[in-house]
This record gives sequence, structure tokens and C-alpha cells, in this order.
Amino acid sequence: MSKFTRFVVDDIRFPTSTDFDGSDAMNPDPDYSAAYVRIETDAEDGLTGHGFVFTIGRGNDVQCAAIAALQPWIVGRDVEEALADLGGVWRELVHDSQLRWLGPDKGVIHMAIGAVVNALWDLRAKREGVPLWLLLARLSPEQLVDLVDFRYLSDALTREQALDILRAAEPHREERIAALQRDGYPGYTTTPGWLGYSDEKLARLSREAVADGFTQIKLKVGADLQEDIRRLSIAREVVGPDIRIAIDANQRWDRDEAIAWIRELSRFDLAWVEEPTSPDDILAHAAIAEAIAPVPVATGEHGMNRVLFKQLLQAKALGVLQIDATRVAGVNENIAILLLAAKFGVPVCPHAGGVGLCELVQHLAMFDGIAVSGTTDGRMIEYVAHLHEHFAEPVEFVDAHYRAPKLPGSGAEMLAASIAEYRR
Ligand SMILES: C[C@H](O)[C@@H](O)CC(=O)C(=O)O
Repeated sequence: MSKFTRFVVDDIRFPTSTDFDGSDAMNPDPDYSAAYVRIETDAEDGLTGHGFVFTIGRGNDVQCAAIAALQPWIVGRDVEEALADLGGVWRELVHDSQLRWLGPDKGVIHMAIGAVVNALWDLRAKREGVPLWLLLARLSPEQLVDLVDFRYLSDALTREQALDILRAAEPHREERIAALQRDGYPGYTTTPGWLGYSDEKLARLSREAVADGFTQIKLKVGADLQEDIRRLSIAREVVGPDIRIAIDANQRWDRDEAIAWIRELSRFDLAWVEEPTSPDDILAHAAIAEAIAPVPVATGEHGMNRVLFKQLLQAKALGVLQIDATRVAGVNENIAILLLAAKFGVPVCPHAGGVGLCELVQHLAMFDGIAVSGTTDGRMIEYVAHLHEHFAEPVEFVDAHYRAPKLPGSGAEMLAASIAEYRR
């Protein structure tokens, strides 16, 4: 029997480097930051659980305060009991009437719960000696549905339907695990596409992406139409007709502006149009999706909770669903969203532009490919080539594929030296 004894929150900020830009139409100068939590126990194994929320600059103060406020919910409780029932812990935190009042199910408090839930999953995977993706991929369908809260979802997805999805994928799980360990999971890159890069850098990085084996790149758009046309002309010229180019407006447009702007850019043969408008505006997304078909709308990195994803799917408002490992309330809620996507037959291509998001979200995509959708067809994880060196198990990326993580845990643990150097 052991207890949770310490709960340490660190405000970690990585200033934008001269080499890496990271700017988009709504975030001109982002300082990538992490509101980072480490949970300790009095167990002899000395293992710790790590989780974080990706934020930008001073917003990290607010997020750290929200995570710190959750300490009384964790410290002092029994470790084995909590880790054996992470569905119960999730429900307790998300349905707590005092925390719920601050949402419900949205904003900094919801993301704070996500960081804590993810830290508990990190600890559980370390205790079981396996990477998180493998731990999840070997849970039974019954254990997986017990992690999910079907309240507010049952008009689109019931527990029984979720069980059917998971049972359908169950027979070939071990073959898919072997294939993942052999081949990796496909990725696409946003590295060439940040708004602040010169034409020369855009062309060079796009050329390098193709040489590195990528079949898709992503360009930020939405600040200026003529600039977008110029930058897309350069990228298309460099990569040729066979490489997919996705665009990402980071919520810049109103509905009708989005439709008109995208029509101007459609000559560049777009793979998808990401975050065209407010992430909460389901009807505008549906109208945009209808107007720009067959080019799919992609969204989700700012999706606040499972209910929003349910409605986006019900309204046919997205064609590519982008989960984010630190936006909703942790692993459990992302399992619910993966199940919803499978129910509606929509591919999941996770968001990973930020610090540590590649490290975390790869586990969820790999789990999806093995045990939920059971496929990687039409699916890719975003890849961005920066800040990986701060993590205990940085992503391993070979021939445009994520290699399956091998170390026990969720990938969230940062190196002590990096925390010491970048902590405020
Ligand atoms: C501010 C972040 O860099 C954001 O632009 C990332 C993002 O939207 C993406 O990678 O997609």
C-alpha cells in the first residue's frame, strides 16, 4: 500500500529560437511553454508520474495555478487503488461539483484535470513496465469502456456500441502491434510551413521534407491572401503534384470569409483545411465543410471536450479529426473521442504542433491503430522538429514514420536538466 505524497508544478517556458519560428495567423510570436506536474509517492520503486499542458508564454501562469489547485484531490490517496480505477478517478475529478462549476468540461480547469489524469497514466504505465500505447492496446474491450464516461454521448455512442467497435478490432491486435513495431506510424510535417519563414527557407524546408520521405506537408495561412497564394505557389512548385499540402488557418476566418478564401487557394490541390474558424462553431464548420467539399475540414486541437467532438461528427462538420493530448481531460476523454471517430468512420490525424505533443499523442494514435479503428489508412500524426531534446524519451522519427516508443510511461517526462534550465 502506498500513498501519493507530493505534487510539484513547474512553469516551464522555452523562448522562441532564431532558427525555429512557430508563428501562425493568430499566434505571431509564440513562446512554447508547459504547465508541468510531477506526482510522487512513498512507494519504494521511486517512480513518478508526469503530465503537462502545452500553453504559450504568460498563459502558463494561469494553467499552472489551475493544476496546483488540484493537489488536494490527489495527495494522500492510495496509489494502487487510484491506478487500478482510472475511470473512477476521471469521473470523480470531472464530475466534482466544485471543479465542474468552473467549466463544465472546458477551459483551464479541464486541461488541468487532463494533466493530472495523464500523470497518473504515466505512473501506471511505468509501474507496469510498458509504454502507454501498449498498456492501452492490451486492455480488454470491457476495461476500455470502463474508462469512458458515456454521459452526454449516448445519443451517438453507447457503451454497447463502443464494445462492438473494440471487439471488432480485438482479433488482430497482436499482428498490428508487430506491424507497428516493424514499420512505425506515418507522420506529416509542419516544419516548412510557419508564417515567419522567408521564401528561401520555405522552399528549402519543403524540399528537405520530400527528401526525408514525407508525403504531406502543412502550411500556415490566413494572415494575407496574396501571401498565401505566393507561399503555396512556392511550396507546390518545390514538392511537385504528388505530395499532399494541407493548410491551417488557426481559427482566423469568419464562416463566409473562410469559404471565399479557401476557394482562392483550392487551385493548389489541398489535402485539408484546418481550423478555418472558431473551434466552438459547429454550424460554421458544417457550412464550410459543405462548401469546400471534397476538400475535408480538419479540426480538434482546440476542441474543448467529447461533447463538442460528438456534435462536429453528427453535423458532418469535419472530415479529419485532430485529437490533442493536453487539451481535453486526459487519456480517458481522448479514448472517448477515438471511439466516436471510429463510430462515424472519420480518420484521426492528431495535432502535435507544440512542446511535447509529439511525445504524448503518438501513444494515443498507436493505440487507435491497434485497438479502436484498427487501421492507419488515411491517418498520420503531425510532426514538428523542435524541442524533443528536453524529453526523457524523445520521439524517434525515421523515414517519415514515428517509431513505437519503447520505454515505460506516457512520454511526458522531461529531463531534470531541462526543467532546471527553463523553469520560471
Ligand atoms: C502556436 C502553435 O505553434 C500552433 O500553430 C500549432 C498548430 O496549430 C499546429 O501545429 O497545427
